[in-house]
Amino acid sequence: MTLLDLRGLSVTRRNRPVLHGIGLAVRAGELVGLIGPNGAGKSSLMEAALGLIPFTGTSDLAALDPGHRARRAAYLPQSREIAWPVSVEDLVALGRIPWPGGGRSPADRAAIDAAIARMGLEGFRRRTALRLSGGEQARALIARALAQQTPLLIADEPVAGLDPAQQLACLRLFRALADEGHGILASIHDLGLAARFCTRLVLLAEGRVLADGPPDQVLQDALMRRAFGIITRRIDTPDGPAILPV
Ligand SMILES: Nc1ncnc2c1ncn2[C@@H]1O[C@H](COP(=O)(O)OP(=O)(O)OP(=O)(O)O)[C@@H](O)[C@H]1O
Repeated sequence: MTLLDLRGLSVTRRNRPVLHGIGLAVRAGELVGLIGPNGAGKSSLMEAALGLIPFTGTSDLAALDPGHRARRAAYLPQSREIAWPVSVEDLVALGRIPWPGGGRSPADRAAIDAAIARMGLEGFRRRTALRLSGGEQARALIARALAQQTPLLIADEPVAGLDPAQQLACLRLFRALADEGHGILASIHDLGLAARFCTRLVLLAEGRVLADGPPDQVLQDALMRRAFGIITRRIDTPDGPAILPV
């Protein structure tokens, strides 16, 4: 089942074209890693797909009315802003706004508890979210997105600011969600983590899709040189490949 379908999607920001005719689909069961250099247009692509910024072309998600959209896709923005001094539990409960129940129905409680447990935040639930460390706040915001219980998750650099163990835990969780039938589009700068956990990679450079396919196919030397201007070394380990920029 296709959960996101972008066709000919173009974005102009401050009179400068930043995305050029992007075609991209995310299906149930896929963890799609969006990789590419700084400024390639990854965040713009996600924002346009969600209908948060103007674009030309089509996004089936952006075409939905806001209620349907919020029940189709949860979004973890790159900026980890928490506006009010709410508890972690109340922050996570905000993910239930699109659903009937107002955050207080048994289904809401179950979704909130499950999201808190999946992000290992049980010990933080009564803490004020603004007074957590940056990485703990990031995990609380991921939990908010999980509580939304949408088929699609769009996550902009979800592992930024997380320690190595939490990065692994987060991507393991995302892969488990994909294996359970969710579709996930996540931008990610760590090519090794992208190679290990993603079912598919989309390489974006200068606002265009340079490659879209299985990680091995996308992480080729020539494409890495072209997109990032780097040479990479691949080390195969029993836990999957490690990709080192050298
Ligand atoms: N609010 C904005 N107004 C004007 N231009 C913007 C805005 N946000 C981003 N841009 C420009 O759009 C281009 C794409 O930026 P975008 O944030 O989508 O890239 P990115 O691939 O997500 O980068 P990064 O890896 O650094 O997060 C960049 O040239 C950037 O300067």
